[in-house]
Amino acid sequence: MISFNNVSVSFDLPNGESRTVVENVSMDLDRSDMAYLIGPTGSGKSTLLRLLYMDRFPDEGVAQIGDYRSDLIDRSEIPYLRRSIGVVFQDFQLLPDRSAYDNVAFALYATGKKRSEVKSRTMKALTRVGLNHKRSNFPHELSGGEQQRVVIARAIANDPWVLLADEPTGNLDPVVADEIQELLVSLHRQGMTLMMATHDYRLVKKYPARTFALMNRQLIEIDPESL
Ligand SMILES: Nc1ncnc2c1ncn2[C@@H]1O[C@H](COP(=O)(O)OP(=O)(O)OP(=O)(O)O)[C@@H](O)[C@H]1O
Repeated sequence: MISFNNVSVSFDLPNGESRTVVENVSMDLDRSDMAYLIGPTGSGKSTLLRLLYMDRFPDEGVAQIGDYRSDLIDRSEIPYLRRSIGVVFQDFQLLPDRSAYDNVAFALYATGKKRSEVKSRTMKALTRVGLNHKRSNFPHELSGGEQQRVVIARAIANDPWVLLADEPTGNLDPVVADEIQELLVSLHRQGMTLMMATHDYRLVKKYPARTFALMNRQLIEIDPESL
């Protein structure tokens, strides 16, 4: 379960004023949902995702992901929260001097897993994204779509119940974007809750799901067919 309950977020500007990005927004996602977050550049899509992995806290209201609530969480719990969810960003953020395998394994070692478990989870995650055969390749030897598959493998290696994705297809051409979207949809069908920020209305129409639009500081659920 994911929810925003009357959430407002403002940022302080260098001139001493503050800018409200979202104001009193609310939404609820069920465990079985897939949802898009759409809106113009600067409307606050990344900010809402950041509230969910608690990289930032609401000024008003409550953000909740699973059992973790922004108003009740202790700072020491945040690493556990982040281990329970998967996160994918637009810029690939792969370690350039590590193979695809090591990029995924590295994230698992960081959570304190044993070598044998790291190996089995890494192989499973790379297989799920269709990239096990390229596990020894370095990022520069992989296409943009393949690099994004490694990022997704890294995000799902810990078997999270939910995947948060911020413009996961943003740097990819339409054919490759479709392939990545099909992978995300298949992960959702296999049981993962999916919440994804995107600019790409073409993808939203082609792979329809619950759609929330951010505009003028408000969040409303819309019919993806209306885009
Ligand atoms: N740490 C920060 N300090 C000040 N302003 C910020 C900060 N983070 C975000 N903002 C501002 O908040 C607004 C919303 O940013 P956000 O990145 O959430 O938008 P977005 O919808 O994800 O945009 P894009 O589609 O371009 O990624 C923007 O005007 C941005 O400049």
